[in-house]
Amino acid sequence: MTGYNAKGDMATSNGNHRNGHCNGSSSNGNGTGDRQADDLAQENQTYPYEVIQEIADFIVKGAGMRPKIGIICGSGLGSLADIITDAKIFEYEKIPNFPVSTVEGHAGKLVVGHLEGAIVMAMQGRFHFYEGYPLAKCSMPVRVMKLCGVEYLFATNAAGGINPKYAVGDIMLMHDHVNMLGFAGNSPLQGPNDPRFGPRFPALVNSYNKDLINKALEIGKSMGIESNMHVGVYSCLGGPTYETIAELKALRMMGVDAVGMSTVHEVITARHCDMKVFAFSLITNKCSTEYSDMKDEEATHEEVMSVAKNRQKACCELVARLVREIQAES
Ligand SMILES: O=P(O)(O)O[C@H]1O[C@H](CO)[C@@H](O)[C@H]1O
Ligand code: HPA
Repeated sequence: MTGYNAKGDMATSNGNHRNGHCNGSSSNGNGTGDRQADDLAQENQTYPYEVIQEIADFIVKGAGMRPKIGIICGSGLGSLADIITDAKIFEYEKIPNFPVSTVEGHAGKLVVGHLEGAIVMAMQGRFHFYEGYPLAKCSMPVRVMKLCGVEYLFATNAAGGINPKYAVGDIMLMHDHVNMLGFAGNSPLQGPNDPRFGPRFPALVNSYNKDLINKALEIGKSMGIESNMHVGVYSCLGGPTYETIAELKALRMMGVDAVGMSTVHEVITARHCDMKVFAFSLITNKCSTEYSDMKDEEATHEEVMSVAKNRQKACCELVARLVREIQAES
C-alpha cells in the first residue's frame, strides 16, 4: 500500500509515520531532496481517493461486513462502541495509513459490528486539530466510512454549555454550527477537490438532518429526558486551551450554545460526500460568560470524562434507539 505521512503526502519508505507530526525529511530520501516537490507535498494535505479506498477495503474485508451507520465517540463516550455486538475491532495502529489517538478518553479503536439490526462502525477515538493533525487528516476517517458504505454519520462530543439554560449532563442535539476554524481560513476541504467525494463548493445550510433530530427528540421524550435535551448551535475552536470569558462572551453573541474542539470538520467532510448527519453534544461543564460569575472552578478534562461516564447510559440508549428507527425504515 502507498504510504502517506501526517500531512497526507507521500511518505519516504514504509509510510509508518505514526505520531502525526511531519518530520520534515525529504520525500525523495536523498537527504537534500527536491525542495519544490517536497513543499508541494507539504501543502497538499488531502489523502488521495485511492488511499482512502485502500483503507476502506482493508476494513470491509477484515470485518466481513459493510456498515451503513458510522459513529464517532466523543471524549469519554467510547462506551457507545461497547454496545456493538459481533464486533470486529481494529486498533488504529494496525490500520494502514490511519492516524493514532493521543488523547485520554479516545481509545484508538475502530469497532465494526451489529447494533439494533444494523451494521455500524464506530470510532473509539477521534482526531483533533490540537493533536497536531491537519483538519483533512482529522476527518479522513469520515471519507473512509463513506467508501465502506456508510450513509449516516452520528458524531458525538463532550462540550461546554454556553447557553445559560443548559445544565451539566444535558444533551444538545446539534442543528447548526459556527466554524471558527473556518473563520481563520482552515478547512478539511482545503486543497485540490476530488469530485468523486463531492463538489468544490458544498452548501451546509441543511447539514444536520431534521428528520433525525425530530426522531431523537421523540426518543428523548420516551426516555423521560426531554427537559435535559436541547436543540442548539455548536462551535469548534482549535484548543487545546479551554476558552477565556471574553471568547465565551463572543461565542454567545454569535448564537453559540455549546463549545468544543471537534466535530465541525467531520460534519463538513460528511456533508461534502453527501452523508446524512446526526450530531449531539453532551454538556460536560458549564461555561460562564460573566466575570462576576467567576468562581474557583475551571474546566478540566477529568471533569469532562467523569460527566461523560455518568451519562453514557443515556447517550447509548439514544444512539441505539435512533439506529433502530433508521434500520426499521430501510
Ligand atoms: O470533542 P470531543 O472529542 O468529545 O472532546 C472534547 O473534550 C476535550 C476537552 O476536554 C476536547 O477534545 C473537546 O473537543
Ligand atoms: N470548551 C471546549 N471544549 C470542551 C469543553 C469546553 O468547555 N468541554 C468539553 N470540551
